[in-house]
Amino acid sequence: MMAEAIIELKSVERHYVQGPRKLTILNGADFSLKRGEMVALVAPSGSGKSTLLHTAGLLERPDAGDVILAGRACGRLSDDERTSIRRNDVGFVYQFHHLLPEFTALENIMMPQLIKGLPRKEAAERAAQLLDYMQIGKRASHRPSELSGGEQQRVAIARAVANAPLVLLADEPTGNLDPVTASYVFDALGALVRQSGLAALIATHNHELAARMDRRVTLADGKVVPLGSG
Ligand SMILES: Nc1ncnc2c1ncn2[C@@H]1O[C@H](COP(=O)(O)OP(=O)(O)OP(=O)(O)O)[C@@H](O)[C@H]1O
Repeated sequence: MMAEAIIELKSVERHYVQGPRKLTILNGADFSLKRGEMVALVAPSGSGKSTLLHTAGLLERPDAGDVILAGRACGRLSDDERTSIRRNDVGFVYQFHHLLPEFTALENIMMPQLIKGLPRKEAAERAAQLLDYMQIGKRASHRPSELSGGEQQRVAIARAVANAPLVLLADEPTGNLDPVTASYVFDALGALVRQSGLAALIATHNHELAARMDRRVTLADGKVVPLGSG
């Protein structure tokens, strides 16, 4: 049985206008992710990875085509509607953690839930659970500056999934870590994706990590195409 796509990009176009020039970054990009699927996006710098992730995550609007999230066409929704869908259904992880420095690990993970309006107690319980799941339960009361790079990224990942999104989009989530730490953080991320039935698109330059995902894609002439096989 074919699993249903959680997110679909259909003939997506993205252009930037720079003075007299029009740069075409995505040019009829088609792509979809199923529940529980982890896909690596491996493409050279400047090829449009961030543009693809931001468009898929409803941070940027496609100039043509559409982004379908859980069956809902989102490309032409208002900014407010897209913000609301993004808050509930999309999690982002970046190369640098962007954790709030004055808050503890636990509080950082609680934040998106509090913004969504969940009661403090519930948010704290979920945050503690996620910290345990990421195997850093003992670091709950540490501030970001009191955590290692790998621990900071684990907190950032936990924060990204705190509101149980449908899709996780990650831009070089282990790019700032040494290879051994990167591998451990990736293991934790993978376990979380499989356990929660999320769908994840992970941009990475790390071929070893890419090889451990379900599929690998790249960008060529503004389209998403499979990268090798196996
Ligand atoms: N707001 C913008 N205005 C004009 N050009 C832009 C804008 N944003 C991105 N670009 C250009 O679009 C191209 C793709 O950018 P993007 O950030 O998506 O690439 P990337 O593959 O993520 O690169 P990297 O791996 O270096 O982050 C680049 O050539 C970039 O210069």
